Amino acid sequence: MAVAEFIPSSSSSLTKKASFYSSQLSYVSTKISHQRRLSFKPLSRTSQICCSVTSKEAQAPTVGQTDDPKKKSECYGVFCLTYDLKAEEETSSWKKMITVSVSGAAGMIANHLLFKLASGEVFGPDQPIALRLLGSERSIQALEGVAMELEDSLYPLLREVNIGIDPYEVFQDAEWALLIGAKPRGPGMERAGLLDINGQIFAEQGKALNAVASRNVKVIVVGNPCNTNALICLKNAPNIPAKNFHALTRLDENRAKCQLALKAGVFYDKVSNVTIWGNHSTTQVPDFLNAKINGLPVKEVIKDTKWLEEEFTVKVQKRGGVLIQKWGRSSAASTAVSIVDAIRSLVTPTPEGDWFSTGVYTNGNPYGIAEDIVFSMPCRSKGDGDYELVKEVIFDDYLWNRIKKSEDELLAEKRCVAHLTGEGIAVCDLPGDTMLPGEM
Ligand SMILES: NC(=O)C1=CN([C@@H]2O[C@H](COP(=O)(O)OP(=O)(O)OC[C@H]3O[C@@H](n4cnc5c(N)ncnc54)[C@H](OP(=O)(O)O)[C@@H]3O)[C@@H](O)[C@H]2O)C=CC1
Ligand SMILES: O=C([O-])CC(=O)C(=O)O
Repeated sequence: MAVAEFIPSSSSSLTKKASFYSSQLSYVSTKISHQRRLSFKPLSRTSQICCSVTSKEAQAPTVGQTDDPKKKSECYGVFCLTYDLKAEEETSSWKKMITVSVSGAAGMIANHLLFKLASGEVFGPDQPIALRLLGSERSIQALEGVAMELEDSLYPLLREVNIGIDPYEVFQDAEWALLIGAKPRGPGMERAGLLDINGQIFAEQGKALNAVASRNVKVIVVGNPCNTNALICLKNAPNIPAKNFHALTRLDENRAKCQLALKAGVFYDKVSNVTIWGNHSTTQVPDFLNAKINGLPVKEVIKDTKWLEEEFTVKVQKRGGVLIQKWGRSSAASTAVSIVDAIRSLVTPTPEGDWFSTGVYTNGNPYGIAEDIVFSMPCRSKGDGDYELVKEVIFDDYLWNRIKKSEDELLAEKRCVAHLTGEGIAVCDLPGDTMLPGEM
């Protein structure tokens, strides 16, 4: 694997784009050499926000024409124009642009998510954003369609869109990497097979992030099996703090809140302190012991313990599968909403007394969960992109036994991908009764 030489991202990423995109208006890419060092001539940070070095304001983008179609990801269409943000009164107070890379960008979830990112509802109304979209040879046409829809949406905060199929290009300077693309499990495919195929994708993407992303990039892995994919990704990115990698379990938390609200007959904003423990699979543990409704322990509001232990737990674990039966495809809109929730939970302070769930690296956890896996646990954030694990949670036998079952599953998944985490020869002894939420 070729590895790019890392150039610290302290200088403005805007300045870097100047030479990077000098052959503008082409957009198709495949693998290129990652060994070249890009040199960037500093520009005034206030002078250009977009990606072309030569200003082509009046020139229509020539989509599909490129000197070298196998070259690199490029700015797309209207996003190749240059702007002077400081000259526009309404934008002069905006923050420095952030770069968000999204894989699986032509897929269903991304089709909801990208428009939320571009609208400002995720990072705020004064946060300009650059979107870098990763597709594949399979999806490059579709990705172009997505970029066209982004153009036509006229989002003021969306200042740059790039599309490409090389993660070493698309993850360049990423401050957020939302890793959605993964092969869905097909009929007759073993779970071990899925772990291997998708694991390869996340090993490659981990290496790419390690080489070219911001050193403090926050990574949210959505593609399944997301916990183990996140573990593979972080193991392949040793120069990025392991703490920065998340596996998305926020959809499960939202599903659990909805079911508790329904049973208690309250609106779902009255449900708080819900933890999903463990794997994003049918071994996940929606925690009703620590959860609250109107500030009271759930068990004081819902006295039906049999419902909580049996129906509620299974409902949340299998919600994804029931939805697939009805809708014919896996949750996409609600998953996108939960990705927004997951990001917002990291960039805004957690409400006093509450917490949120996210799958994170277990090293140093205060609960006694096995180290060196990615496990969903309760977290709080000051809103700086970082988080701390919540200490004031209680366990009973029911909760702890289920947590252990999910832990066993993740340890088995980890053994199954040892060849992708640099830990030797893979041994696959996955428990037969565990599945993704979408499997029935
Ligand atoms: N964690 C969670 O809560 C949830 C996770 N998910 C997971 O998110 C992922 C994406 O879901 P969704 O957007 O609906 O799926 P889609 O099928 O709509 O898109 C998935 C994308 O994955 C990419 N992909 C990467 N490798 C392959 C491959 N080998 N074969 C086929 N496609 C591949 C494809 O893009 P390209 O060709 O550009 O690479 C495709 O566009 C899935 O893994 C799903 O299980 C879904 C719901 C909830
Ligand atoms: O299993 C799937 O692909 C879908 C999924 O993760 C969910 O709905 O939670």
